[in-house]
Amino acid sequence: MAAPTALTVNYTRIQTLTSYFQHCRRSKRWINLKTVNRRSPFCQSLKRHVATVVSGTELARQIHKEVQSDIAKLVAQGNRRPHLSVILVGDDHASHTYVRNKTRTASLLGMSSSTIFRPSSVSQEEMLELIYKFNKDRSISGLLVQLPLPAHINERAICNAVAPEKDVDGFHIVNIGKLCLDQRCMVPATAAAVWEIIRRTGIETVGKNVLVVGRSKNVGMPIAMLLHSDRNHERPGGDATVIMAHRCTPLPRLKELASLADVVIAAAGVPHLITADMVKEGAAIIDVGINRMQDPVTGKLRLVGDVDFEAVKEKAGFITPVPGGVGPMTIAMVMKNTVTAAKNAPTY
Ligand SMILES: Nc1nc(=O)c2c([nH]1)NC[C@@H]1CN(c3ccc(C(=O)N[C@@H](CCC(=O)O)C(=O)O)cc3)C=[N+]21
Ligand SMILES: [Mg+2]
Repeated sequence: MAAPTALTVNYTRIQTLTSYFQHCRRSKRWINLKTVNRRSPFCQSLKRHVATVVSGTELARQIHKEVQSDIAKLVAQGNRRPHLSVILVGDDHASHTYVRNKTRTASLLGMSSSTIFRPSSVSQEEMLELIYKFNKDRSISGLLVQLPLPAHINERAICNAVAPEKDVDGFHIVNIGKLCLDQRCMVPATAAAVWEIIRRTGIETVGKNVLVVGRSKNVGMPIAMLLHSDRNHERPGGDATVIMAHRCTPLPRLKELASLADVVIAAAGVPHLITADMVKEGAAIIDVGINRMQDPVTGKLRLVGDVDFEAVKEKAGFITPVPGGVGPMTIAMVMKNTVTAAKNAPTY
């Protein structure tokens, strides 16, 4: 039988000396940190319980209330009611679901909205003309073109056609540039959603290790941009040590990086990529993945994230579910961006 192992400090629960003293005071026992037997009752009591499941639906409700009262105030002051216009191309089922979610939420919050449908055969020229018309229309506060677009349309050209001050997606090159320079801008909704989940849950980022898995321009990149940047800049950042992993990161390396991370943001679009063996005990796990998979038992399509939720929940400190995590918060942040656009709109 192996000799009792000397344990310095179990950092999963006891993260600071202060919390060690608090623990000792509560449990009315003091221990020599250098000589604890791993099998002692004290160590048993250090075992973590399952993660706090962070409800994006609940947090979104909070933001809805704030946005709703902002809208009511704007209108009471005699301003135009904020209006969100969405351009939806083609008949992708998921895109239709997301757009319906956005317009339904808009009306719940007292915002008006409209969706312009075009077939996937629409020309880029027609798209651009629509956008120019909406840019000039003073009754429209926010305008977004649902992505992805058909292959014959240049997405970059479309995103750059939207007036930056109406660009509630934050996809215009000027808004992306400002984001990268830590200037105030329209922050892409998914990145803003992750930021708000972290802030409102009280997850610390300053000096922490954050691993962003996925480097898409609309999701991974802006999330990494927010979290690594300086908290004292015009657009405050998270002051974290951010590492980005992507499809070229070897799996053993991903595991190594994840085991060091205090916060993991999974945005790779790979079901169950993040498994329990990878994550550090007590880490915060934010699942941005939305993968539609056929349930082997019922045969129905089921929404799953990039995280093996059931297993990782047993080890993490915080975890967001899919559905009901980042998704509803993304919608809430589009609403918030639209009200911001309405507030900044000229009043003439
Ligand atoms: N121009 C543009 N802006 C976007 O913001 C944008 C986009 N294009 N293209 C696609 C992605 C994805 N996205 C989501 C929004 C809501 C949910 C959402 O509501 N999810 C629910 C489940 C919804 C369901 O059942 O499918 C949830 O996670 O609980 C998910 C994903 C916005 N996007
Ligand atoms: Mg979700």
